[in-house]
Amino acid sequence: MGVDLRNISCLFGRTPAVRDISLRVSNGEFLALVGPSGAGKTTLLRIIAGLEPNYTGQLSIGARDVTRVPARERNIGFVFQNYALFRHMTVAENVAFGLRVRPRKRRPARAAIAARVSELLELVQVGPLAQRYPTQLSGGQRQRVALARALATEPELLLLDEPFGALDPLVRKEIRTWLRRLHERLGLTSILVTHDQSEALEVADRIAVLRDGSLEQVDTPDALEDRPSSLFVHQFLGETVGFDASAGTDGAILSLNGPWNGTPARFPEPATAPGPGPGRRHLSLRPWEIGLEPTDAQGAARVTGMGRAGPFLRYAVRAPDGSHAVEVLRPSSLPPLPEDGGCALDLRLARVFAQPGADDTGA
Ligand SMILES: Nc1ncnc2c1ncn2[C@@H]1O[C@H](COP(=O)(O)OP(=O)(O)OP(=O)(O)O)[C@@H](O)[C@H]1O
Repeated sequence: MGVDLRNISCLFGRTPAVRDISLRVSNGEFLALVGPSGAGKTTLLRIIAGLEPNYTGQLSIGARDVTRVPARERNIGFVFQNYALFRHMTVAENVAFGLRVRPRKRRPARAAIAARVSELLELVQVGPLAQRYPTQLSGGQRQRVALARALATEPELLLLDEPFGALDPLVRKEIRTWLRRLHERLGLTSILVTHDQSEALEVADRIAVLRDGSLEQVDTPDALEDRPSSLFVHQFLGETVGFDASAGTDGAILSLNGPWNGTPARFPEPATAPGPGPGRRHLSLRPWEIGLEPTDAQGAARVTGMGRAGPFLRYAVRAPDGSHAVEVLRPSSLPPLPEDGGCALDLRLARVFAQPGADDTGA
């Protein structure tokens, strides 16, 4: 089922936790909600779940307006990081719980519940563990059981709040790939809150970036990477290297400013600049997007250190006046640059932003 949020706001006392968010999640879509701590991700998820009554705006799930519909009537499955399983119940009893507590009229027969439970346990690959208690499971197994429990009532929408936060990185990577496949197989609509940008980029169809309760940008992972709407989004989604620069009247970048002033460099085409006209700009790149070209030119940057970083060589590159250095990753298949040699910067892949103000310096 799709979800339609219209002008959703939520105040805690005088503090706005969510500010006027409008967003459509399509049927079958996997959306990730990301943003710094306190950005409003959990509050927004709780609003959709019906666990946060104190909000304004309109919320529909499928064709139904659920703005004032209580949580238990929204037919949503939740998995939270700390949504512990019932310790005194076996795995099978935990998964059956949501069906057993239904009013008699809507409760399936005992045999039907048992069949559904074993089907779900197979689905999440913990079939042989049905008679164990939660304390006898690993963290990854517990989260799979939590997911089976959330799916037992055949929800139209699956909400996940940091479901893998407590798992170690390897298990986490495996379980998220598995979750994505499950999402597709069951034709679910899923919304995932995560602190882990790489998790969001890997599993989600689209990512909504929240900042101070507002929606900063919502887009596909590729579009967010290629065309971030702000420096904040670019910095939030990965490591960046930044340079201040000046643009001429046609918007073309003319030179670097500050300690890098005078460094020979190549710049992006004016088309990528934010609007025509002269002014101060900020160029932002991933460390592996910066090209380094050896040069004897006056005022060039200098390579001052080198080390291995996986398939890359990591170079420390110092500004001509020696006051600033940046780290650049270069494929180790390219000929190595001489230490203490001069180099020109190829910055053609930079995203170009208006110079950040005091409140826009990023993640
Ligand atoms: N019950 C509450 N009472 C008062 N303030 C709250 C309450 N719940 C959340 N807040 C505040 O609302 C804002 C958003 O919180 P929320 O938990 O939604 O952020 P988040 O993006 O999920 O953060 P995190 O990544 O740290 O979990 C924060 O400033 C938080 O302190």
